[in-house]
Amino acid sequence: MQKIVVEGGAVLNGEVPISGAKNAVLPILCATLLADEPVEISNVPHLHDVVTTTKLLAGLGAGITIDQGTIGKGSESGVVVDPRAVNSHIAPYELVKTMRASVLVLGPLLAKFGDAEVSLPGGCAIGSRPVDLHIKGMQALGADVSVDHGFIKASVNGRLRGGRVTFDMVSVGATENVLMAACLAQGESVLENAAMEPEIVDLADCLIAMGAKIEGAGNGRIHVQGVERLHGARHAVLADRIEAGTFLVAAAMTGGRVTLRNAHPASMDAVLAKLVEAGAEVIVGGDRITLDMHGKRPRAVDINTAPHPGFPTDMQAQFMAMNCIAEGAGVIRETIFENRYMHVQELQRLGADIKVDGHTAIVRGVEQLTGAPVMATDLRASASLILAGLVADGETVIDRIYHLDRGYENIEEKFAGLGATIRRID
Ligand SMILES: CC(=O)N[C@H]1[C@@H](OP(=O)(O)OP(=O)(O)OC[C@H]2O[C@@H](n3ccc(=O)[nH]c3=O)[C@H](O)[C@@H]2O)O[C@H](CO)[C@@H](O)[C@@H]1O
Ligand SMILES: C=C(OP(=O)(O)O)C(=O)O
Repeated sequence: MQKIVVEGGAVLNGEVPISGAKNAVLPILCATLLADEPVEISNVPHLHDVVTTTKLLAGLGAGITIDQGTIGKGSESGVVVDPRAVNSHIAPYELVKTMRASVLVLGPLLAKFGDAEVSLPGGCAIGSRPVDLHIKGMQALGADVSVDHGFIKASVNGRLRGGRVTFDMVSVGATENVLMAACLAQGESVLENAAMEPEIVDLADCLIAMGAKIEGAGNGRIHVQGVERLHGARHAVLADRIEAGTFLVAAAMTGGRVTLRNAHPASMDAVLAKLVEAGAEVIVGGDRITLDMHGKRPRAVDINTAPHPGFPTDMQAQFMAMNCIAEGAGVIRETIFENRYMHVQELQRLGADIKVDGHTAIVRGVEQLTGAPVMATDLRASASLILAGLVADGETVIDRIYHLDRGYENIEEKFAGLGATIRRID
């Protein structure tokens, strides 16, 4: 199994390109199923989750063309999905279990073909993550849905019909699934208490380019006027705000100066504000963000995770790593996932002072962490261990890094380009 080895002590300096967002490209790839023609997606990050999604689409019968020459090398990386030959409506357990976002084929398959069978994704390290809101949403659009032998089985006689869907709680995935389904439903749908994440806006932009009639994406209420068919389109995926935030935290922790290219600062207000609170100078211009720490140690910050525009849960572990070496103490409250403190034990192996009480973690900064062997437990936990390793004394060896490859493109090359001593070993 591969591991990442980080030698602490380097001050990060330089420029790093930001890739397309995992959480935007996955729903967009699923949305291509709704079209009657090929859809061309660019700025596709080279991630394990993207490979899984293309396998899933290919298994349904879609034609997939990957621009092998350029994928992973920046804005020219592309995937074309041709949904015309789709002949299976079943998303099997073998793929869904490795990537929860697979459940996002439910809405498109149901709306386009009238039936879908999608394996239940099951829980994962960060929480139980049920899909009841996805199911209720499909039912509100007129689908018959049952859960049988671990599969969600959904069908509709003819087309889905538009309806009012009020989500009990804010869910990114349920909003995306229902939004996609509503695009081909008969009549108008209104999604209330919808998630407002930038990735929802990016998905809506892609659907609109395919001919969908959507208003209000990015707000809590989204209106969709269903259309009979969607056509082919071209869409460039939004920049990854979580990858961007991870590099900025790395710069802050090491006292360095890092400039992000191809970033999307407008989607990062909560994270940028916390970095300024931690003592960083943050300069934003166009698609570039520069963070300069001027060699200082960061100050600890308090964090409450919340749906967008609140502080993203996907940045919680990285800010915890920063608080571990910051001046003072910070209180972190994780409100989205019930078990998203798996990184705490591993950070403690490096000498971090963290006390967890339920959903709250109190982190007291220490002068120096010490390198140690640690284990990645989920995607962002893995990132937090790299960050801690960058400032620890000596070598940190991170095991189970397959989590990292789900969501970060060329992470060790990008960190090495900023001056980090980091390598992948078998
Ligand atoms: C691929 C993708 O975009 N993943 C992101 C997405 O995950 P995902 O879409 O799975 O997250 P949700 O927004 O749906 O989950 C938020 C909360 O709602 C709960 N819930 C959700 C659906 C449901 O039917 N019932 C229910 O109770 C979840 O268990 C969780 O506690 O948003 C999360 C919250 O910003 C991010 O951490 C993930 O990176
Ligand atoms: C939790 C995450 O992703 P997913 O929903 O794909 O598991 C994440 O990106 O941090």
